[in-house]
Amino acid sequence: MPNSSILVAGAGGRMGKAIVAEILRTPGASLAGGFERPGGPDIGKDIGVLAGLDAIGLAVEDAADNGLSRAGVLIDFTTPKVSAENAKAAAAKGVAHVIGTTGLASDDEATIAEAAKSVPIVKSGNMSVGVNVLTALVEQAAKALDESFDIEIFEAHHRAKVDAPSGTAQMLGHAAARGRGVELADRQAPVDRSGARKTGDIGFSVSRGGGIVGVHEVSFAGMQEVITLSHSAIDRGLFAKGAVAAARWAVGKPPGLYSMRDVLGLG
Ligand SMILES: NC(=O)C1=CN([C@@H]2O[C@H](COP(=O)(O)OP(=O)(O)OC[C@H]3O[C@@H](n4cnc5c(N)ncnc54)[C@H](OP(=O)(O)O)[C@@H]3O)[C@@H](O)[C@H]2O)C=CC1
Ligand SMILES: O=C(O)C1=N[C@H](C(=O)O)C[C@H](O)C1
Repeated sequence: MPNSSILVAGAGGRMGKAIVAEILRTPGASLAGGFERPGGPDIGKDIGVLAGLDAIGLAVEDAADNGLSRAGVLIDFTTPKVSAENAKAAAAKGVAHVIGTTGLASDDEATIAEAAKSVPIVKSGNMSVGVNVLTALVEQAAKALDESFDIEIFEAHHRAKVDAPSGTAQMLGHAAARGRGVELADRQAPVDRSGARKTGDIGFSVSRGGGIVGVHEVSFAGMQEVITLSHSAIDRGLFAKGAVAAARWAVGKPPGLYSMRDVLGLG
C-alpha cells in the first residue's frame, strides 16, 4: 500500500494551520509533520498546539530538513518560488504534491509541470467545491451570452494577501474566456481602466481589507440586464478540507498535473 502520510509546507501560515487541524480531525488521515522557512519563528513548536489543538509531540521542522522521506504526499500553501522548489524536491523523492499557492510565474508553472512528469501533482487556485462549481457555471454563461455582455470579475480578500488578482479570479477569467472561445491573455482589460470599455474585454477589480476570507463575483453586464454569479468563503477551513481531500486522492495516482475538478469528479 502506498504511503499516504501528509507533510505540510508552511505549517505555521494561515492555511498551514488550518490544514494541520483538518488532517488531525479527519478519520484515517495521517500527519507526517510540517516545516517552515529556514530560521522561521515557529520551528520547534508543537504542530498541534500551533494549529490551535492539543499537543501531538511533533515539532515544526526547518525547510532544510523537511521530512519528505517520511511522507507520501506534501500539501503546500506557501509562496510561488518555494512551491516550485518543493515540486522539484518532492518529485525527487517520489512524493505526491498538492499545491494551493497562487501568484505563480510562468517559470514556476514550468518547473511544476516538469515535476508532474514524475509524480501526481494537484494544483488549484481554489480548493473549494463551491468555486470549482462556479467555474463551470461561468464557462457555461460565457458560452451562452454574446459579447454584448461585458464580463467583469471582482475579488475581495484579507489585508495580508500579497498577489492580485487572486488565483481564483484568474481561474474564473480563464473559464469565461474558454466559454467565449478566446484566450484570456488576448482579452484581459488593461490595468489602467480609463477610457471607454472595449467590446470583448474581460475586466478585473480587486479589494483588500480586514479579515475577508475570499469573495468572488463574475458579472455579465448587458444594456438591459446584468447576471452576477458569486461565491463567498466564510472560513478558510473550507480550502483546507479541499486540500486534504486532494492529498488523499492523489496518493497512488499516475504522474500528471491534476486540478480540483479531477479530484471532485467535475470533469
Ligand atoms: N488554493 C486555495 O484554495 C488557496 C490558496 N491560498 C494561497 O496559499 C498561499 C499561502 O496563503 P496563506 O496561508 O494565507 O499565507 P501565509 O503567509 O500565512 O503562509 C505561508 C507560510 O509559508 C511559510 N514559508 C515561507 N517560506 C517557506 C519555506 N521555504 N518552507 C516552508 N514554509 C515557508 C511562511 O513563513 P513566513 O511567514 O515566516 O515567511 C508562512 O508561514 C497564498 O499563495 C494564497 O493565495 C490561500 C487560501 C486558499
Ligand atoms: O490568499 C488567500 O487567502 C486566498 N487565496 C486564493 C486565491 O488567490 O484565489 C484562494 C482564496 O480565495 C483565498
